[in-house]
Amino acid sequence: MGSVETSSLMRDLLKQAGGVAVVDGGLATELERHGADLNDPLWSAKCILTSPHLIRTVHLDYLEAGADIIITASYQATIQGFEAKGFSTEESEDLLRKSVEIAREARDIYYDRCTEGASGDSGNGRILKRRKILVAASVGSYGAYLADGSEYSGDYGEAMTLGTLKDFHRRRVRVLAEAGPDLLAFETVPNKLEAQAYAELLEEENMELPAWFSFNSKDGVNVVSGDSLLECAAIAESCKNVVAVGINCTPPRFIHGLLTSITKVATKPIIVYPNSGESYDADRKMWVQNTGVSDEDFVSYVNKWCEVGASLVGGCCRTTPQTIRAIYRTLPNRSTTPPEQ
Ligand code: MET
Ligand SMILES: [Zn+2]
Repeated sequence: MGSVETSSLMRDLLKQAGGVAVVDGGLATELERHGADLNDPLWSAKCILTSPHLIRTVHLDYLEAGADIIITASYQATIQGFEAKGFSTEESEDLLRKSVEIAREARDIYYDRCTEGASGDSGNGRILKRRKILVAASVGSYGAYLADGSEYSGDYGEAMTLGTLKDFHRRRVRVLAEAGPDLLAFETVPNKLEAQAYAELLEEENMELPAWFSFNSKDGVNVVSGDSLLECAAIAESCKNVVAVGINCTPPRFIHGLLTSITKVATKPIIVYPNSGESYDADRKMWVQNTGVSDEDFVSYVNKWCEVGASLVGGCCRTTPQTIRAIYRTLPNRSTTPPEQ
């Protein structure tokens, strides 16, 4: 697949969606809401081992809420993390592949449901519209693997190098890519060094799979490490694999300003999937309830984000299928777009 085909993946998706495609919502926090205990260094990756059926259910819930893209449970799944739990390299790689398989299975089941059921918006609010659905293989940052909250500080210490980060991600990215996703989602990228590492890795490995780079911010100006968002977005913009660049896991109130700034350097489609705005207590490893915005408030921002250039919109931590359904419904073109056969 060359770069022409790479960009047509996104172009076709956006065209089908009537201009704005819907990304799914929080996966890990939704697994928790269903009772999964993620208090483990593997976090949501633990469910690949213990409850694949639950991951599949959550993917399906998001598809039925209108998501055009589902993101795999591999955010915190790394070969190093699984090995630390006693798995062999081969077993660890199988677990990575499994995250992609689960999402692909969910998509197949969804397509079956579209064929069996009435198409369109069935009475109970389930959206059963046959449409092109993409599986994005999540690649969480090195900080996410550390599971010490450093994906929200972006501080990997002075000793961290580009080479170390590339080596950390190299085999993982290759295994995920070969498991058959439609694209790679480099999510919650906390600093410039890691963005650079991903871009160089994709280039060095001659990877042909499309990817998106999505950064997070806690001040509404820079990425969480304090690095310039413009410099980070420029790295994404110049990487040939990258088909979308944007922001995730960031409070909704910061998004408008961040998007405006990304448009200064990005010509590629812009993706945004904020968290619920609740604050995270890193010491207690818990989200502080009711500190965020309601689904109604979240959704009231969506069309404004699109006006400033977002063309892929979804949710991150603590958003739910309900948030995604509300996003789908608020997009002017969705209810009228004929389903693609
Ligand atoms: C900390 S951001 C987590 C992103 C990941 N895709 C999830 O929803 O679980
Ligand atoms: Zn998140």
